[in-house]
Amino acid sequence: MLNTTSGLAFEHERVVAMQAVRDAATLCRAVQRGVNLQAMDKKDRSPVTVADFGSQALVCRVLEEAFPADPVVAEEDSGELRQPAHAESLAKVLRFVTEVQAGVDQESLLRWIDRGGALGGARDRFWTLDPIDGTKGFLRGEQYAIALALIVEGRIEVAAMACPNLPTAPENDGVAGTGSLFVAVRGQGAELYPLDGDLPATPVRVSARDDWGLVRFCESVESGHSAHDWSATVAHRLGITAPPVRLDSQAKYAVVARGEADIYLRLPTKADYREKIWDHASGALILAEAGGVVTDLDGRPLDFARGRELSENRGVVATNGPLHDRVLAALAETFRPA
Ligand SMILES: Nc1ncnc2c1ncn2[C@@H]1O[C@H](COP(=O)(O)OS(=O)(=O)O)[C@@H](OP(=O)(O)O)[C@H]1O
Ligand SMILES: [Mg+2]
Ligand SMILES: [Mg+2]
Ligand SMILES: [Mg+2]
Repeated sequence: MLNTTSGLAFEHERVVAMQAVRDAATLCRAVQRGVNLQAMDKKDRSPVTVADFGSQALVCRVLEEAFPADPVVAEEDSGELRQPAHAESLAKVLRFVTEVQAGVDQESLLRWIDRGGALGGARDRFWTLDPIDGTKGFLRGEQYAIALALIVEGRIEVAAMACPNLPTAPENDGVAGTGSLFVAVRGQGAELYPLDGDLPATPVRVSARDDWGLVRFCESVESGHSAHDWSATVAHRLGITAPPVRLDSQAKYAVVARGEADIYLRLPTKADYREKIWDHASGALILAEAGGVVTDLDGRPLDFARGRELSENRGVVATNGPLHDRVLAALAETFRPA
């Protein structure tokens, strides 16, 4: 996988992944600006929008062109969009995709979306994609991410994550066009590019914070995705006094990776819920390459070789590193899941 020009492993994959999530971010922003946002409900009653479908189509298109043999494990499929009742939504997806990629026809669009139906597992190599992670955040106009990762024999090797509403620096908060693009390759560190323009990257590094009175932790906005009452109990036990920072999507991994927060807790609200690989792969490599540590609640590494879900793990604990073992110990002492 060595690139003969730069000598860096997975260089072509890194560049392609960045282009793919940038295209998708362009579409997501256009949807957010251009339409009265409405969600469709999926079979599990979770929301999906024209931007989720359009983003998945564009990323799968770029991957198909660059790596036609690589399977993709992605969140969405075209089933609902093909229903006559959703013809209007399909037309909208096609319109937004065409704004980024001219000359697309409906059949290609649906085929690209369905390239995401691979099963994953321990096989050689595949990509995993969340076309919009934090759809509820996207609908609220808050944080969301386009999260893409390459997994080879169960190991995450490359990650690219666009966070269109996350400023590259806190002083840009609320300023339009200041989104972030996080990129990591295993063994090469994590970097942050401005999502817009072609400015150079800056290195991403976790905090060294280990004073519990100063520690900040983050968690989901949605209490159905992570148990807020339990995280408050654990935080209290650890001596954390700052209230939790609640933000949507894998942007949580990114804010820990760049030292803005020190802990990300995801505590199961249902005993039988299994995390999806696309909700974690990209963020987990970015944090690990920034010097952080990611495990499940029991201290086990996340196992990305089990298929579409992290079937051998429960919950997620992600930290800057120095805090990790104490957080796991506090969870072991207090957390009694539903
Ligand atoms: N019960 C339950 N437990 C844990 N996680 C769940 C659950 N249900 C859904 N999901 C997944 O949560 C993803 C959204 O991530 P976050 O919770 O971090 O963001 S948010 O606060 O909900 O916006 C969300 O990803 P997207 O669908 O891509 O938005 C879901 O895959
Ligand atoms: Mg979803
Ligand atoms: Mg998701
Ligand atoms: Mg999603």
